[in-house]
Amino acid sequence: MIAMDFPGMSEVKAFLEQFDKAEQLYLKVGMELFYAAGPDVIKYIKSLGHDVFLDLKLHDIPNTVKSAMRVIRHLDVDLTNVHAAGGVEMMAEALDGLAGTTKLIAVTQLTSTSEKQMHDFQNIQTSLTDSVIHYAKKTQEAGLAGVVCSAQEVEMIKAATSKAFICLTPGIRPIGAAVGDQKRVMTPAKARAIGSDFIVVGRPITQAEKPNEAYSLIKSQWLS
Ligand SMILES: O=c1ccn([C@@H]2O[C@H](COP(=O)(O)O)[C@@H](O)[C@H]2O)c(=O)[nH]1
Repeated sequence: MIAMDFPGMSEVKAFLEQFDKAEQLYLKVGMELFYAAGPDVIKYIKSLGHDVFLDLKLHDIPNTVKSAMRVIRHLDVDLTNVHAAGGVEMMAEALDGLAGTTKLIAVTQLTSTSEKQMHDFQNIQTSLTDSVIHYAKKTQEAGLAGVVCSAQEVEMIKAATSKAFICLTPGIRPIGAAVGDQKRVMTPAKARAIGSDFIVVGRPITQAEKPNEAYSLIKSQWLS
């Protein structure tokens, strides 16, 4: 998946024009783009035949999240998410709001979080891996299809849940790429070998001189 972290529709159009029209993409629309361009950007991307992961990471009281999901279910997205930290009731209500129209997954610990940050800021005094596995099990209990996690945790999550439980992994960096704010990273090839179901790549593609070439290279590393 390509993280479409752009400020508006015109940047999306300019970016997608660089790709072969026949290439079907899986595009992640996050907060920046959705707050700027709204449902129109989803309609546009879907009109080109691409798949959409709407990455809004909802986290609120169960009733509010359910109501938001009732709106999202009409957007024709293929996948969306909440924060597992919102709780099992919130996740179950989110699922209910989607009424089976869209796959739902939950964020465990953001890939920009280190174990030290988790200890100091969230005051969770387990290992980061234990925290991620805890959230993954709670997500499964709530009936969701999988989690957002680092590729570093995929094997342990699948062992604790099931092989079919989706592990979608941002924090992917080809060898030599700038890590930026990501803390728990992995290369595309290693993420595939370890069992990630989807990798999400943003800046290494969107900020590349030739994004379509960067995408093709990462895709070939993922498929190798
Ligand atoms: O734990 C998470 C959850 C979501 N993301 C999102 O993925 C992309 C990653 O972009 P890069 O430029 O490849 O770092 C971005 O949209 C995040 O919001 C994440 O990184 N980690």
